[in-house]
Amino acid sequence: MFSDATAETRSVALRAVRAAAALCQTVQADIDDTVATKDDRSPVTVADFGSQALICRALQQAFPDTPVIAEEDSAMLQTEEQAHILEQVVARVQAHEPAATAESICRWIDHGNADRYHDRFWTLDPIDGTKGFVRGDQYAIALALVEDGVPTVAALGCPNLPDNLDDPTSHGQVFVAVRDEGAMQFPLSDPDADGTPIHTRDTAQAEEARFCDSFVSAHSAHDKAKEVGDMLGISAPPIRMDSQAKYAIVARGDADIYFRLPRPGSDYTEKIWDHAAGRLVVEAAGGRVSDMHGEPLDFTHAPLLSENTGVVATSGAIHDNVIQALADYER
Ligand SMILES: Nc1ncnc2c1ncn2[C@@H]1O[C@H](COP(=O)(O)O)[C@@H](OP(=O)(O)O)[C@H]1O
Ligand SMILES: [Mg+2]
Ligand SMILES: [Mg+2]
Ligand SMILES: [Mg+2]
Repeated sequence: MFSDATAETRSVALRAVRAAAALCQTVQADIDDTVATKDDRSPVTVADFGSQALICRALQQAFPDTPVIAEEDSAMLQTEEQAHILEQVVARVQAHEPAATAESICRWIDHGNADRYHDRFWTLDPIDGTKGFVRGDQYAIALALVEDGVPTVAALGCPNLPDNLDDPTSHGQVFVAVRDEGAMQFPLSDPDADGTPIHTRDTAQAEEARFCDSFVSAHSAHDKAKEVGDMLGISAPPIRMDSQAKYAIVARGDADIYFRLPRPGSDYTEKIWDHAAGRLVVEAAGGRVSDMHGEPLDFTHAPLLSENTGVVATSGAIHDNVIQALADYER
């Protein structure tokens, strides 16, 4: 399905995300005492730092000249107060990179601290949905290559996502997408397994849609999504889920719409790493992604999506209807 042009990029990204997912799974199995609080009061864990260290290390080795814009940095790890977190990060990363030291790990993490737009860069969320991760729910490892402002290659690991939402027993997928070429899912449990192509649902009538939004109500206006869903005639209850796993379930047809609508009075600006990989996975699978006004997501103001308000992803054919309903709602 994928052309040879992106073979090395895809394989480095896929391998790095698989290693990071394995690290996250071992930390999540034993989550106590691995969580710290950032200056903005949001949680960060040993696994966020470990995942960023492993992926940035792999990217730096394979593509030394391509900047990386990632969520975390090593500053708080280097404080005395968080020495116990650094110690655990070192132990977790050494399981994958035996020669790693505290110094090299902090350097790898900070390889992800390019802070402005470039014509070609990687963007990484080492754990998206940290609150879900800590709760034992959904989270994602989200990596995308952005070229000329558009995501072109993505690897999105979803270690807790069931293969089938109605059967939570088997889970763990990594989604790989290439712009204009398609999207596939690979089981995380078997690195040798072939991928399966994924497609959005061919829902033509909005009332048949299922929509998803954030589990955390502070991240997205639940009541607004529900009311717009009502206007569209949607009767199915919303799927509330953490992380870019929401993009993945739209991409493979478990849901038709992902609403991320700002709460009234919110001055939060969305970050590129929360959307770059997910957007590409949905678009390559046949869906559409825009902000809530129908404008394309603009990654040229990295690290912020400062030109956009909210995000809407859909299975495709219903996108214009959904954007129209949002405009009618706002009126
Ligand atoms: N007030 C807010 N509004 C919208 N998104 C927010 C927010 N505060 C934090 N976030 C973002 O919401 C992401 C999680 O999204 P979701 O609710 O879909 O799981 C967080 O990613 P991290 O968990 O990587 O920090 C964070 O970037
Ligand atoms: Mg995030
Ligand atoms: Mg994160
Ligand atoms: Mg965070």
